[in-house]
Amino acid sequence: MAQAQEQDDLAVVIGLEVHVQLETDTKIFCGCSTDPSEEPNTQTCPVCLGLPGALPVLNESAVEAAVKVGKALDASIPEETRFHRKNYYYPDLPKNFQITQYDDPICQDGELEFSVEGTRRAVGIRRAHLEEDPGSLKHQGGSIDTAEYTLVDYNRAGVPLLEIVTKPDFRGAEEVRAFLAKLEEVLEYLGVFDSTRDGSLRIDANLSVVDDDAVEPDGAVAEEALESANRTEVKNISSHKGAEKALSYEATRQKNAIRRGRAVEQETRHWDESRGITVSMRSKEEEKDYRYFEEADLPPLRVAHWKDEIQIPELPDARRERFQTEYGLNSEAADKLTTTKQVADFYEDVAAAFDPDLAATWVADELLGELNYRDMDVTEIEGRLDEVSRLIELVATDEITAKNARETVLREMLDDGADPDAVVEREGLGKSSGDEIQQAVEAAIEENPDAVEDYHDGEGGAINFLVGQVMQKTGGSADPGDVNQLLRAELE
Ligand SMILES: Nc1ncnc2c1ncn2[C@@H]1O[C@H](COP(=O)(O)OP(=O)(O)OP(=O)(O)O)[C@@H](O)[C@H]1O
Ligand SMILES: [Mg+2]
Ligand SMILES: [Mg+2]
Repeated sequence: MAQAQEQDDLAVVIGLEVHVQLETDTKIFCGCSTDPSEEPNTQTCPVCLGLPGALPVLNESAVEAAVKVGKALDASIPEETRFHRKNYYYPDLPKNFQITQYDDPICQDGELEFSVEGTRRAVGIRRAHLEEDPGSLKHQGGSIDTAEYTLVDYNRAGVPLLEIVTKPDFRGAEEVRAFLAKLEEVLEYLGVFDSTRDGSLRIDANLSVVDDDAVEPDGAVAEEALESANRTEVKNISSHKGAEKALSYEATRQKNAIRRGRAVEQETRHWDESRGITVSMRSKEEEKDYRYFEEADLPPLRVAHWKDEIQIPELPDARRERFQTEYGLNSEAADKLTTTKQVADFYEDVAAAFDPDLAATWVADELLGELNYRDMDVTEIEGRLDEVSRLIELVATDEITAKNARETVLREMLDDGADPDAVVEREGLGKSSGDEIQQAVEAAIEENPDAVEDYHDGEGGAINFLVGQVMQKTGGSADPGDVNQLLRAELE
C-alpha cells in the first residue's frame, strides 16, 4: 500500500463488534440489581467487585436472552458453550479479568437482513458471546484524553452483555447505520433490550481500506486482502448516527493517508463525538496479550435441550408482510406500523376493536405524525395508549369529527396531557345529533332564499355558503360532508 493511489481505486471494509446490554433484573454472575437509576457504587457485592474468594453464578435469564438473539439472527447455538477469562488491567475492571466467551460462543454463524436506500442487504454474523460489562468511567472536566480525573461506578460491573461480531461485510458507513437500526428493532421485538437506556448499545467499528480489485463481483472481499490490510478499531461509538459519522471520517482519513503514500497504522482509535474526529489511543492489543484461559469457577453450559423450548415472537420483517396481506396496508404504512413492537401491538389492538383502515390512519399518520412533529417517541406515551384508543373510538363511533379529533383533541392530549373525553366536553366537540343538524339545515334554507335560488340556477358557490350557515348554527360540531348531503337532499 506504499504507493500513492487514486481514491476511487479503494474500497472500504467494515466489521462491527456490537455490545448489547441484555435487559435482566439482576447481573450476569451475581444477584445485584441492574437498575441504572441507583446511586453510584451502591449495586455491588463481593462477586461483581471481584473480591477474593467470591464465586460467580450464571444468570439464567441472560442465557435465555442470548439464545433468543441467536435464533433471531439465524445463528447456530452449540450444545455446549464455555466461559473464559480475558485478562487485562484497567480501573473499570476490579477483577483484572473479564468473564467472557472465547472459542465456543453461544451463537455462531448468523446473518441479519436489512434495507439500505431501498436495497436489500445481508451481513454475516460471525459470533455472539455473553460477557460481563465492566464498570463505567466518568471522565471529569474533559473527555478520555483530556480529563482532569476520572470517577468509576461499579454499578454497571457485571451487567450482562452480548457482544455481536459481524463479518467484515459492510462497504460503507450508511450500511452500518441501517444495519444498527434493524438490529435494534429486532432486539426490541425480542424484549431483551431497552434502547432508551444510556449506553445500552456500544459499538467498536473496525475499518480498513483495500484495493478495489480485492472486491469480488458478489461484493465479498478476498480473505487475503482482509488479512493483509491494516485496520483501525474505533471505540466509543454509542449511536447509529455516531457510527455513520465516525466511519465516514475514518474512511476518508485512511484513504487520504494511502493517497499520500503513508501506511495506515493498525491501532485502536477513539471517536470524539464533540469534535467529530477519531483520535489514536494505542496500538491494537493482540489476542495473546489477553492470556485467555478457561473460567474454572463456572462449569461448561449445556443448552442443548433447553434451547428448543425458548420461543421468539414474530419478527419485524414477517410482521410487516403479514400486515400487508392481513390488513391490506401498503408497504409504507406497514413499515411505519412495525418499526417498534409496541406500535405494532397497539395497531393490532385498535384494528381488531374498530377497523383496520381507520386504525392505520390514526396510528400511522395522525399519532406517529404528531409525535414526530413534537420530537417525541411512542415510549413517552406508553401508559396512555388506552386514551389514544378511546380517541379513535370517538371517531369510529361518529361522536366527534375526524377534523376535531386531529386538530383539537389529539393535540391537547399530547401537549397538555389531557384526557380525550375531557377535551371533547370542555371544547364542546360532541357531534350534534342528527335532529339538531336537520333543524339547522331546514333553518338555513328558510333564512336564505337567495342562496337557494342560486343553487337551483346551478351556481356552485351557493351550496358552500349554505354549508357554512349550518356549520355556524351547529357550532362547528357537524360533519361538513354530511351537511352537504343533507342540504342537497332537502333542496331536491
Ligand atoms: N480487514 C478488515 N477490515 C475491517 N474490519 C475487519 C477486517 N478484518 C476483520 N474485521 C472485523 O474486525 C472484527 C474483529 O473482531 P473480534 O472481536 O473478532 O476481534 P478483535 O477486535 O481483534 O478482538 P477484541 O474483541 O479484543 O476487540 C470483526 O467485526 C471483523 O468483521
Ligand atoms: Mg471483540
Ligand atoms: Mg475488537
